[in-house]
Amino acid sequence: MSERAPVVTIDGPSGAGKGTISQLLANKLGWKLLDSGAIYRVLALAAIHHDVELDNEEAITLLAAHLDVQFLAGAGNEAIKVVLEGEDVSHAIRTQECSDAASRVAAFPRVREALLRRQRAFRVAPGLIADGRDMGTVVFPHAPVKLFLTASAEERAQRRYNQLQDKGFDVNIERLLTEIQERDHRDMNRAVAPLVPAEDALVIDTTGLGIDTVLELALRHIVDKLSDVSL
Ligand SMILES: Nc1ncnc2c1ncn2[C@@H]1O[C@H](COP(=O)(O)OP(=O)(O)O)[C@@H](O)[C@H]1O
Ligand SMILES: Nc1ccn([C@@H]2O[C@H](COP(=O)(O)OP(=O)(O)O)[C@@H](O)[C@H]2O)c(=O)n1
Repeated sequence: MSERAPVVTIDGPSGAGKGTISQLLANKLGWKLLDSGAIYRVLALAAIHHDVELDNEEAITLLAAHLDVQFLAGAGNEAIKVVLEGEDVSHAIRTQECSDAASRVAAFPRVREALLRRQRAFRVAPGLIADGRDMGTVVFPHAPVKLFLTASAEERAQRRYNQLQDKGFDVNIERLLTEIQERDHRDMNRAVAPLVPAEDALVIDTTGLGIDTVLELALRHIVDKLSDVSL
């Protein structure tokens, strides 16, 4: 049953709007949500907490295999709570340090392999919205609907700046832009599961598009592809 649950994959670079659109789609369709980036972020945080060197692939892979993380659904539209070893780390995983560390540990092939099953287990009826970098290419290559969101690096940095400021983080726009560009470069050029649109993905450049417009385009594509989804 769960093997047949439909998956909509949403990949793309940082700040493209994946998380926002994924959450809205999951709410609208009543489907489960996988924030795969949060798994890499939690892994990076666990490494920092346990003093594991971020360049030690073997130790990070071991940590990945035993990662004690829970994603607790909030009530109604409340955000999902991320719990690492019993501690609520929803806020802590969003720092710039953690974003950078996440993309470093995510470059290790064995780490990615160790996290595959955990991600695929999110596929349950009535359906899954999977947000990440390799959802449509590696984790769910047979997903019936694939989207790839992107936007100019400048616009993505500005969005992230506004978002982090709203959350009370002390941020610098130039540093943010540099970090986003470095992370894009690392994510796009790694040997395994690089950030690239799946061949059968609909690519949406969201530069200058509002969230409502992107949501509308995404929904239209889903309805076109899945005959049993109507809105
Ligand atoms: N199309 C858009 N136009 C303007 N702001 C957007 C758009 N999409 C997302 N945002 C905002 O940009 C920030 C980053 O979006 P997010 O969904 O977290 O991106 P991603 O998951 O791709 O990194 C959020 O504050 C979100 O509200
Ligand atoms: N499926 C995924 C998701 C994230 N990641 C890595 O995890 C990092 C953080 O992902 P994220 O989706 O939380 O990042 P943002 O788009 O929110 O900035 C990315 O820069 C990637 O290096 C990945 O390699 N594969």
